[in-house]
Amino acid sequence: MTRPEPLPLAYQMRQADAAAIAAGTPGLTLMKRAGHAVAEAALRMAPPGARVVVAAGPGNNGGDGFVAAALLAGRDCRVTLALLGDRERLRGDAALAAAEWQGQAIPVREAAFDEADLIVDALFGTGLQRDLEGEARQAVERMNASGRPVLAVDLPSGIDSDSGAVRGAAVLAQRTVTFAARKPGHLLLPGRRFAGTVEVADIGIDPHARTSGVETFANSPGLWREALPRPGLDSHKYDRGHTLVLSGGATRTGAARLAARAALRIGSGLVTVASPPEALGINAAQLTAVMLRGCDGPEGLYAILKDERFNALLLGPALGVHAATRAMVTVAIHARRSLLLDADALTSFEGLASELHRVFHGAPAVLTPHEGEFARLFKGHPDILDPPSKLERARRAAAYTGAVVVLKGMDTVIAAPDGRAAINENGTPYLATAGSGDTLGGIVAGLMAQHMPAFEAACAGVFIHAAAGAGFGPGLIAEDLADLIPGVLRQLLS
Ligand SMILES: Nc1ncnc2c1ncn2[C@@H]1O[C@H](COP(=O)(O)OP(=O)(O)O)[C@@H](O)[C@H]1O
Ligand SMILES: [K+]
Repeated sequence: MTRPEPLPLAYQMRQADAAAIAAGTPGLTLMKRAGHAVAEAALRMAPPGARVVVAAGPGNNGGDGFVAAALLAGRDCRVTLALLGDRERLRGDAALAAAEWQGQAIPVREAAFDEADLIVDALFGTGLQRDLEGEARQAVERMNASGRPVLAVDLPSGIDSDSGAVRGAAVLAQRTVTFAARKPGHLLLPGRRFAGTVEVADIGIDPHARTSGVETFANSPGLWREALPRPGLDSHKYDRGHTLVLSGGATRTGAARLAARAALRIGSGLVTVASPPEALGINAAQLTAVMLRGCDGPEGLYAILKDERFNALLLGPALGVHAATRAMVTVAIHARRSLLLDADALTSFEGLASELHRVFHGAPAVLTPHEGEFARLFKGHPDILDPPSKLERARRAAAYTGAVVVLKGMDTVIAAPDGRAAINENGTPYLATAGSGDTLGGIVAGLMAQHMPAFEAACAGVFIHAAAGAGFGPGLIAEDLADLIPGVLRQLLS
């Protein structure tokens, strides 16, 4: 069984590093292992004899660079060590590593990056503190302008380890060798794009060995596979849940049907579309296994929910942005069922997020905004909207509302109110197509109907949706997605 993959924040990485040192491995030993992994990766990119320029910074990232430079020189590479800052000012393990480099260290501004077969970027790693400027920034810009292949040490210099943000400028690398574990900045945009292919080297640090802080994970099946619903031999369809999807008016019914079909495909035992009276005809003409009920506004929804068997609700796609949608959301919240709010259900609360403050605590709820919906919903809440990290924004929104927040995009972040968060990475730009989000909502609601906990359902739903889209590729339309679910499920459940 694959285990969840933790993505430590920079301060957690320092804790894990300190724990390894306290347990008896000297810091210099960790640095030598790191430099060794870098040298091995460099030799796979540029064979012995190659001209390698190692750009080393003033901290331990630079220390890794010195170790790699010495090893590469010993493997017949023609190595130039280009240092940012003064050699005499290196401290601690970095100073010890530099002492083992016999050659000279030229100032980084004199490095001939254009003439390198390979550039090793060891300027900054997890210790980056502020935007790059001056000589550091010029070095990064010259590396990028050279067009030569770059191997980044730990992180592309200029990428923030926790957020993936570019701090002023960042190195565009082909490959990155990181240590002990990937970091959020390797998965979040734009960091993911700058890092290229990421390789994790085990240097004897246990990424779990840390003492505090919330957990961040890569959204891989190890995180939720055990919680995926599997029907038992004697399962009744009602054991597998009954999902209710609210439909929009006569000209806005497709979104609900897309979601409903996805809920059925993911295994919800029954799925019903609740339709305004004027849209019953058009919905009836296009539904078969999915059932249909008339539902006239908030009162209609209240009446339907007297039937306790509807255990998961999906509100939002094409419902319309108005007070009636808000009223339906309120009815749904009070009904205490598993609840998924998307699209118009979120936009109807534009600037009114305070009405959703902590309302979901204690009941499973998932909000699935894209960035635009997120900005509208939390208008007037700079504490939630302003952090540059998508991870942090999703976390704060989840803590504020008490719901699991799925902040969508290429690097979808799923955050739970208790602080757990996952970053998705198996998507495809072909998912950026009308109705794709409606399908995602149906998948997650359908998983919750089958009693999967909200955070796991959201993580699994995002992964399955992305795998379905990525498996299809060019030409994907939202109508395809639901029917691609069984293939993905088959693999996950085998
Ligand atoms: N470039 C991309 N790469 C991967 N996934 C993407 C990309 N753009 C959008 N998606 C995914 O496609 C879905 C689109 O949802 P949404 O924006 O709500 O669209 P719609 O409202 O048309 O259904 C989301 O799951 C989102 O994460
Ligand atoms: K680096």
